[in-house]
Amino acid sequence: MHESIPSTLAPENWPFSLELLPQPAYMVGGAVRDAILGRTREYLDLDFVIPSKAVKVARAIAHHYKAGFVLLDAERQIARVVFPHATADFAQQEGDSLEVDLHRRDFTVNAIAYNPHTQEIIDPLQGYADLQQGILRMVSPANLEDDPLRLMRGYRQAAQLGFTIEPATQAAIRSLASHISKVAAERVRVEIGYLLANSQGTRWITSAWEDGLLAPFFKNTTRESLIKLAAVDNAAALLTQNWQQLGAQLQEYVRDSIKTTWLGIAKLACLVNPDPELAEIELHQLTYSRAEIRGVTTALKLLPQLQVVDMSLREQYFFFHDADIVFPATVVLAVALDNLVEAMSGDKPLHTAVETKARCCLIWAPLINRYLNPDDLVAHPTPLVSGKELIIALDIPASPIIGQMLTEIGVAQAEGKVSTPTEAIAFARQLQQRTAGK
Ligand SMILES: Nc1ccn([C@@H]2O[C@H](COP(=O)(O)OP(=O)(O)OP(=O)(O)O)[C@@H](O)[C@H]2O)c(=O)n1
Repeated sequence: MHESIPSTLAPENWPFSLELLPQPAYMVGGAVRDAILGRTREYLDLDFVIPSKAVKVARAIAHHYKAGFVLLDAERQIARVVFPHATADFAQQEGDSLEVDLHRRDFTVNAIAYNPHTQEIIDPLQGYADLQQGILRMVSPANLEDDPLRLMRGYRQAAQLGFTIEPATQAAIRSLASHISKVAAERVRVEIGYLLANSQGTRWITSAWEDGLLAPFFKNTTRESLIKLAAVDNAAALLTQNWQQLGAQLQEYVRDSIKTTWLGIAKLACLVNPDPELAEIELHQLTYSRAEIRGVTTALKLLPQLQVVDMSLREQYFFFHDADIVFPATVVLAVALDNLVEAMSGDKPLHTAVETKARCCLIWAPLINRYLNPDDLVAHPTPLVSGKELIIALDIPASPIIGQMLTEIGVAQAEGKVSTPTEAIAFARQLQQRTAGK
């Protein structure tokens, strides 16, 4: 018996009217699971199972609300209706009954149905009891094998729900691990993305690697990569404690359309080949976007520069120019790896939190403070003159030399040698004379 039906399942909270759903129709999947858990979903995505004509129902609802309609799978009769702030998927029931359909799903907690017409919970696999205990239990090993992405979904959902994986389920996952290589890289990447974004993700990525799920995709991930991953989590916490704004930037998405945060980029950099060129090939094969690949490779390329204690202003100027928006990811990686390199290079223990904090202040604080100060001319130079102005003032033709002069003016400005447009032009003139004299 289930104590009460959570109000979040109520049709009043749906983006469409219950009257448009035929009888019977069932709500299933993550929305039911999360409602029972009292877990709020960032984005409302509802899944319905309908015994027949699921696509027709979806089309009618989309038409009624002038919402978007996407036919996801014509053969299996699955369609999506896209509302401004929610989506609803309608799928034809698999098999002869709802019970058969539920028995074909991945985990018991995802195999609970809710009949909105009768307000009844249908739970043939005792998913409700597993939800109460925080356990992810497979429906069957055969179901995991049917769609091997489910192997990875287990770790991702355990992280997101704060659950444990029931031992027999984990053993089955381990023995079926080789099947993961049949899954399209893109689907695996999405699951890894959720794990990298989750505060419990590192623990579960580690389990997934130990259980053989990562190797076919992340060929360069080793035990050391996972230690680095944990170090990045710690470094992010330390940096956030001292520079809230930097912490907030680490949580920002690389782009609005790409749901990977800068912290995720730093973590991804731990899992791939540390050579930026090889990492690029690897990430490309894993179907990462250009922005994500650029983030990871930039961080890896610039990392050695952040390990130098005394960077000249000139070096800092070029560093900030190259790092640009990848600075937060690069610095969190540098803090994390510095801690590890020291630890791995001798019998020294890991730095204590206090020592790391002290090193942070010495090596990176000046750079972080510059980066966070929008008026800092080293990190955020504001051009004193444009290329066009130089061409006119020096009476020279457009050529790559103009770009070089602008860069040198920027460096001179960072070093405090020039601070007005007139001084900048005079400085450029000197450069011109020096070059002509050679
Ligand atoms: N590979 C998959 C994907 C999905 N499902 C089933 O389809 C439901 C809906 O899938 P999806 O929307 O992808 O995931 P959710 O479980 O809803 O969870 P989340 O929103 O957290 O991804 C799942 O609950 C599960 O019952 C499955 O059995 N196997």
